Amino acid sequence: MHHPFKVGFCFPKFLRRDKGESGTSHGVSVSEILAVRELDVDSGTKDDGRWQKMPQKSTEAYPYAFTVSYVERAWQHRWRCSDVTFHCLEGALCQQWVQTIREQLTALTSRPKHLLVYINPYGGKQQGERIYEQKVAPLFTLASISTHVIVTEHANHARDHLRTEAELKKYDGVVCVGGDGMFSEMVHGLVSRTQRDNGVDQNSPEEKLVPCTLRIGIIPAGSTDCICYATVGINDPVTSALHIIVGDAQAMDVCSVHHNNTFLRYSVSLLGYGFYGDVLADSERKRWMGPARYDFSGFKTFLTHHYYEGTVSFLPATDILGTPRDKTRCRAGCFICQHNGQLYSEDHQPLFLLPEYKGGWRVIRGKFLAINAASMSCACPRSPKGLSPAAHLADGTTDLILVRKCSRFNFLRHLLRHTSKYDQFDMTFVEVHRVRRFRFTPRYCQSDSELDLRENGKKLFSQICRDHPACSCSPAYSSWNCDGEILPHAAIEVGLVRIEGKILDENLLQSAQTGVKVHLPFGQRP
Ligand SMILES: CCCCCCCCCCCCC/C=C/[C@@H](O)[C@H](COP(=O)(O)O)NC(=O)CCCCC
Ligand SMILES: Nc1ncnc2c1ncn2[C@@H]1O[C@H](COP(=O)(O)OP(=O)(O)O)[C@@H](O)[C@H]1O
Ligand SMILES: [Ca+2]
Repeated sequence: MHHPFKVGFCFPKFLRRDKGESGTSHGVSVSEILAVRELDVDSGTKDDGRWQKMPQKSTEAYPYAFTVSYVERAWQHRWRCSDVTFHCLEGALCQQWVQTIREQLTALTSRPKHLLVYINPYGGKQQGERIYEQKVAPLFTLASISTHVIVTEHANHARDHLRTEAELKKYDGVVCVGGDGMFSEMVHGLVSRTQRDNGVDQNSPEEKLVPCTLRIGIIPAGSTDCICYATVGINDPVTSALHIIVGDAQAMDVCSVHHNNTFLRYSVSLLGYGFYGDVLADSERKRWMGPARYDFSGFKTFLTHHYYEGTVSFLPATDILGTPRDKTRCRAGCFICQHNGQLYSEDHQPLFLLPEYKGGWRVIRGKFLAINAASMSCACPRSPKGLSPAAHLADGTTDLILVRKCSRFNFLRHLLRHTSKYDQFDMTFVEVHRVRRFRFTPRYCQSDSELDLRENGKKLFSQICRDHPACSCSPAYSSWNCDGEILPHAAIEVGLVRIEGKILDENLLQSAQTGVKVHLPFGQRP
């Protein structure tokens, strides 16, 4: 269908022959054209060498032709590259069309021309290189995008290369082929580089960061692929490559995680203590199992049924549009994200400036099976609606989900609801808050020696139940699962990253997107 609001081409004077139709018109929006090339009808080849068999009669009648490759929307958010070939009588007219389309494509400034690509060969089912070579590289070539490809040799290779060596000026964007861990490496590399270049200290939780100018594209080749799935709606390498080519972009919230005023990490999807921390810690030792390690460790962790004691303090986001219990979902062109989550008064003042909206910190003590902060829905193939289905990609908040100690049966009901239409928050032992900041303090302080042991990945004997050292009840600490990376510190402070130029009031925490942009918005583009 031709979209009424988009500049597009209709080809009524041409004879379309690719599907045996004659005299039909075909509308393609310029923003969704990937490439155009002239067809050498006489020799039966296109200029990229691919064959197209033409009936003799039509080549005589219509000796000139060109082919347009464009985005075709398939099922369930999937995009495909389709070709349509147009034939006509006059060579000059044909060339005019090709030239005009090329000019229109060149004028699309949001499209990348040069990309830096990092492939994690060990992510997911270890298919990253094959996926890139077979499914993605041909599309980038078709769209005349030049690439510099680096296959990583060790963990943090991409992060360190981005932080110190990469000549970022040469590129319009960086692309990672891998899972959430690889995306996290991109974010850390780019954000750190930008702050270092601008003299900003990441260790201060209150420091305003300078936004990154480069976008990050994700080609899913990991185990959970939650960041890709939650932004695009599917974890499909071809769909992601096409979104990158057409220059789609989506801003994302980024949380910074600190411990004692020391910066630990950024998080864009899940920060999970208890269940998801324990699943990750156990699954890291079973990487050889591939993505199935999460099912194995998930089941094992469910059976152990450990709970953790501590205090959660949080600053509710009282001045925003939307709640975690909304039935609406964050999609491309989301109204809430366009306004950075901000609610305005009738005279267009941001509500958080009004006294009645100045919320205070809340404190909850207890025994928790899980403490999760979802800065986006965290939808993934295991849970298509995600940990917090109504969370927004770029509203400056994170959804804090507290699952208190309950029976195994009830916890299983809660987990299973992530995979069905039922509300996982509608349970007496679960609460969810949309927050700007939060802190967690475990009931027992972690000693430095315990932290050292955890950081070095050694098994901890001291973490077994402090009250009853001889029993097998819950350990004193879990770890944090930070976008799939383990954080050994139990006590953390988390806040939405603040971006220079987006702060509305110096004295109040008004969070904003980091300026980290991923390609690929979810659903139909506006
Ligand atoms: C008994 C039925 C249990 C069903 C539970 C379903 C709930 C699944 C929610 C999953 C949320 C995932 C949030 C994303 C986390 C990723 O960042 C992280 C790393 O991903 P990757 O780098 O691609 O490997 N993945 C995980 O922590 C896996 C969690 C799986 C839990 C079963
Ligand atoms: N060449 C490499 N060898 C080993 N580990 C790597 C390599 N490149 C990246 N990594 C690390 O692999 C981890 C998992 O990567 P990811 O792409 O998220 O896959 P998965 O989704 O399977 O966890 C990340 O922590 C990343 O830092
Ligand atoms: Ca958010």
